[in-house]
Amino acid sequence: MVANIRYEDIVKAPKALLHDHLDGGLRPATIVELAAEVGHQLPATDPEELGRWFVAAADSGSLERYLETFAHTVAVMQTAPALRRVARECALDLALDGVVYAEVRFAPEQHLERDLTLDEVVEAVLAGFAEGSAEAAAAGKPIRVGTLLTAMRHAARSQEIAELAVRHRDAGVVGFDIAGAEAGFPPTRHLDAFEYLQRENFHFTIHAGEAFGLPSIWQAIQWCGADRLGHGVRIVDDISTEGPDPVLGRLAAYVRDKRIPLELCPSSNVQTGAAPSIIEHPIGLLRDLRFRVTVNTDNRLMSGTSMSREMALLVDAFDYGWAELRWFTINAMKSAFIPFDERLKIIDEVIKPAYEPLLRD
Ligand SMILES: O=c1[nH]cnc2c1ncn2[C@H]1C[C@H](O)[C@@H](CO)O1
Ligand SMILES: [Zn+2]
Repeated sequence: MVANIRYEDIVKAPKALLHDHLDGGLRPATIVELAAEVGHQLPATDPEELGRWFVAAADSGSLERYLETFAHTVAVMQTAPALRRVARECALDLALDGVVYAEVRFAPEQHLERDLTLDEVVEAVLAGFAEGSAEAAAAGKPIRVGTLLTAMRHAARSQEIAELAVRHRDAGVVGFDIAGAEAGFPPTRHLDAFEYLQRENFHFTIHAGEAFGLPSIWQAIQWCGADRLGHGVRIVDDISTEGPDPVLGRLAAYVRDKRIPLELCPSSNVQTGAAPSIIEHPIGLLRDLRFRVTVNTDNRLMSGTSMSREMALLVDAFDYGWAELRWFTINAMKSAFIPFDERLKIIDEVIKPAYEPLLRD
């Protein structure tokens, strides 16, 4: 699969992940078990077949249809034990893939179909991440997992979710996000929540510039004050490549000048139609222009992917080597929502020492 780098070495190398959805990363076998417990009807009950179903169903070229597949994961995440289980497995799966730092997001408002309160939902997930991280560390694969709470952009609970995030900030919630269908639901609908978070000195990212273009990115940054862009891939619409050198428009220049991190998710973008293929993905141009590019999984289940696989796809498509993989990893770590000294410690004590021998080879 990979020309100049072995896949198992990518798995071993430390990686940092900023954009991964908890409800987009369940193990198919877990979905089958949990669905049987609650009587939820699945499109397939054989785990392998179910895994293939998710990838195929999400492969539609439309974000709206991609999002429909989440009905089957959200349906089995409605009790504290189920939430705890999927969070534990998420931490373990990421750690086994060599991810040393991850920010995992989910929307608490989607897990209230039974009798849980918003706070109970968050507590169950945090307990699962703590459990999975402890097990991973014991197995020699330490990982730090930070939680982001997402509000759904078509709904009207963002202020409540923002307050929920701040309430749990000292227990592992490190940021806030909005997600869901982008077209027709601009981020400015949630301005109150973003202004509240700013007054609380809290961090947030916004899904913007995925299914909808520059106006969404502009609002996310200049109206809402987003620290990072979830995807943000459409920023290329503000870069002209017609002449001998690329020319940046004012918004693209602002994003680059301010070092605003782009949480790029290559496979997910191909599935939703935001990019035509991996090889044509704007990540190549954005990296060449030295935007603050990070590589992410988005939804491991729907894309049949992992952090190592996303890196390997880029190695293949763009002929990247360890220097680029290290750059993506350090970019992500610099852009994390945990405190500066903790970010630096992971860069200096985990990432740099591990990449040093790889760069020498
Ligand atoms: O790539 C995405 N764009 C917009 N919304 C998304 C994406 N991936 C997942 N979501 C939605 C579906 C999930 O149920 C929700 C919370 O994780 O976030
Ligand atoms: Zn996403």
